[in-house]
Amino acid sequence: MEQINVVIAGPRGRMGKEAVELVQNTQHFTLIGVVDHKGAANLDVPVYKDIKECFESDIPHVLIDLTTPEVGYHHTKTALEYGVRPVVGTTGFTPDELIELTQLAESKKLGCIIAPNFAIGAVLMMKFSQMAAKYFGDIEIIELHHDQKLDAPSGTAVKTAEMIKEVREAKVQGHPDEKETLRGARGADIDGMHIHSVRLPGLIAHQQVMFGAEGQTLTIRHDSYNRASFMSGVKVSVEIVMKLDTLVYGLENILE
Ligand SMILES: NC(=O)C1=CN([C@@H]2O[C@H](COP(=O)(O)OP(=O)(O)OC[C@H]3O[C@@H](n4cnc5c(N)ncnc54)[C@H](OP(=O)(O)O)[C@@H]3O)[C@@H](O)[C@H]2O)C=CC1
Ligand SMILES: O=C(O)C1=N[C@H](C(=O)O)C[C@H](O)C1
Repeated sequence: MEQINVVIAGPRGRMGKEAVELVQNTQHFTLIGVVDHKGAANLDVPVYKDIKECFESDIPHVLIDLTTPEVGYHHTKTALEYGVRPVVGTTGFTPDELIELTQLAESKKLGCIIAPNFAIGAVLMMKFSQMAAKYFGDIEIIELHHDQKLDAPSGTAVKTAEMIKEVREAKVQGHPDEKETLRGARGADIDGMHIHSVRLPGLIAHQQVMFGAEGQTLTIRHDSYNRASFMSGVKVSVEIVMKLDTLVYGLENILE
């Protein structure tokens, strides 16, 4: 199996720590450095404070980014400019940023994977929700996360709504005269679907998609109870990104 050299951005974070462990424990992956803006990572590899400083010194095959929305976008763009394939778990990119990165990957003929959720169960939850949406047009997405999460709604919730939008006829849900007497009571709105974000200590990452029709409801739910649940998706993404020459947004597009 080919050896894949990896740099991880955000190695002290909740996800970054798991990713460091994954890369260090995978025989055909080699961790050649980390990007930590505070230079505080305590690891046996070079610690770079800046992504360009890293790429000027050593060019990995793959950058794994698990940082924050603005930083993740900057890192992904810089990686592509340096000929490095990004595997991005960071959520909160804008639609314009995704379009720009897609075009950049295309022009550089480089693989790039941006996955709002690396957990296989979450990918299935999104796919099953897309299937159900053909039959149930009234949908509420409830995502529940730990209270340190920066972006709301979650990347998974946005992706779920986008996948549902591909198959569901646009419709405004609820009563046509419905009014919020308290702002935000009905959550965010994507194409008439509502998204509700719950943040509580004790939670990790959870989502339920509720469908309603005359006399019945259907609920599809996924729960991540730890961050190891995301790592098999990170591993397969690092392997697959080496074979791609375009940007793929969402693991459902590469899993068979
Ligand atoms: N795709 C998926 O399956 C999953 C995606 N996520 C996403 O991954 C991202 C990270 O989540 P999580 O690990 O929980 O968050 P954390 O806050 O625990 O980790 C983010 C890390 O990035 C670091 N960081 C910030 N700026 C920089 C920078 N310029 N260079 C290098 N490192 C930087 C932070 O350091 P400091 O705090 O010192 O500033 C922190 O250690 C989020 O966007 C989250 O939504 C999370 C789980 C699963
Ligand atoms: O911040 C998190 O924790 C998570 N973020 C991702 C998202 O925004 O969907 C994936 C997962 O839900 C955990």
